[in-house]
Amino acid sequence: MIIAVDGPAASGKGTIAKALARHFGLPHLDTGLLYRAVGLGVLRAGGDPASPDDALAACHFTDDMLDDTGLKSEAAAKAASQVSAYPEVRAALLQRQKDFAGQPGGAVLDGRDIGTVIAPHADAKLFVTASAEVRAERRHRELTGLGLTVHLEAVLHDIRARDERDSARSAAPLRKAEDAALLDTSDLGIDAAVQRALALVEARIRTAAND
Ligand SMILES: Nc1ncnc2c1ncn2[C@@H]1O[C@H](COP(=O)(O)OP(=O)(O)OP(=O)(O)O)[C@@H](O)[C@H]1O
Ligand SMILES: Nc1ccn([C@@H]2O[C@H](COP(=O)(O)O)[C@@H](O)[C@H]2O)c(=O)n1
Repeated sequence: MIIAVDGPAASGKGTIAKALARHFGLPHLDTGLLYRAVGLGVLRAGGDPASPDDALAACHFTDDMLDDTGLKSEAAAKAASQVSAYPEVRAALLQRQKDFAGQPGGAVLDGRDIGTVIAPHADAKLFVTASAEVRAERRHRELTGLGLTVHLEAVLHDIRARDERDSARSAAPLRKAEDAALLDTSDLGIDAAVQRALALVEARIRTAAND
């Protein structure tokens, strides 16, 4: 079974994807980490995320890069959203994601284009969202909890800028797949959001079984 979970920054899609993976005993891939690894790689090499050549050169990273704590930073997030607009970067990361989705038994993937590009035939698709203000508060709490000094207004500004860049780009923009179930978590705590996601996935699977 393949489950696709998409949505904007800090909407809670990763939390939900992990919980679904645990529930169904499936492997999980946070595809945002791949783009963050490219963005951070560019910054660390002294390159410019606005340069497609610098971005492409950073696409060949090893798996240990995905555990780098620097990936959590807002600098990595911003660079990720810049490099992810280049079709050549998306092409370089495509097969790795498709292979993960296609492994025997299936998988849960979260990102921006899982339901539209990476796994258009996924068994269940969710589009997880929340208001920008709620998402900024959650991300701010997360980053301060990690010991980072960040201002709520700056986090909200970055989230809005990222939403705009991710939605406006021509290569695999952030959008809800037509057959995805919408889940707005603005007024839901983590447990309630996960229960709702589980109910939506189970309903989708039941419907497919009866078709
Ligand atoms: N429903 C919720 N209520 C309150 N906090 C939440 C909820 N869902 C997630 N969180 C918290 O919000 C933060 C962001 O959640 P998460 O990492 O799952 O979002 P994301 O959409 O995967 O983010 P990213 O865009 O970085 O991939 C985390 O600290 C998480 O614990
Ligand atoms: N499938 C994806 C996943 C991510 N991106 C880009 O990476 C940025 C960081 O992603 P997070 O999920 O960690 O927030 C994001 O803003 C996107 O620009 C993507 O393009 N496709």
